[in-house]
Amino acid sequence: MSSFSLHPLIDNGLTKGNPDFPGGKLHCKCSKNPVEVTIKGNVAHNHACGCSQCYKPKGALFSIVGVVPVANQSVTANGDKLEIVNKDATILRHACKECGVHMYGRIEKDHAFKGLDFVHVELSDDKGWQEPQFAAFVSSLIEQGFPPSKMGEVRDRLRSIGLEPYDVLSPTLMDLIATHAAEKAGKEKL
Ligand SMILES: N[C@@H](CCC(=O)N[C@@H](CSCO)C(=O)NCC(=O)O)C(=O)O
Ligand SMILES: [Zn+2]
Ligand SMILES: [Zn+2]
Repeated sequence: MSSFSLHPLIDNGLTKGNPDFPGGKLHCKCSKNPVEVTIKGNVAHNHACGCSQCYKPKGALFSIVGVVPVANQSVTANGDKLEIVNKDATILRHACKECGVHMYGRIEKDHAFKGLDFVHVELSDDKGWQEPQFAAFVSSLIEQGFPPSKMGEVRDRLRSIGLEPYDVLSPTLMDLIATHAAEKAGKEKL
């Protein structure tokens, strides 16, 4: 038995998603008037994120966060309870003022991921969401007070459930960010 929880969705291994999943609803944790977000289709690039800014359930080391096209996401109930957590962040995380859960994160500035919203599928009772594909920002746990001496155990556990640990994003996503930077700088393709 490990002394830490990665995240309740993955502590007992990954549950494979359904490639034909039509979408579903997310709810915040308020028992009265919960915020509801409706998502068309599945999430993509779903991952465990160890960074300090993504929403993590109490006691979990990681967030589970994936992206959907902005056009596929809509707030369908109690949107008046949402507020932006940090207006200076790249990802503007819209959280419920009452329970603190992050319902979606949006990028408004010029960025490789502009046009995508960041969402947490654990907030849904629907089954079939894409399973996490990798673990990102793993070393960021240390910035939040996690002992460096236990990082080997964290990375071993991630690998044992099939999540490759990275200290930034996965190579695919880092390549997208770099491609965007190259285009902005007007670089010719080699
Ligand atoms: N060490 C920092 C890293 C934070 C960070 O850069 N997080 C990424 C990933 S979030 C989802 O994968 C990011 O893109 N952040 C932009 C933002 O959060 O607005 C830390 O731990 O805070
Ligand atoms: Zn709430
Ligand atoms: Zn994050």
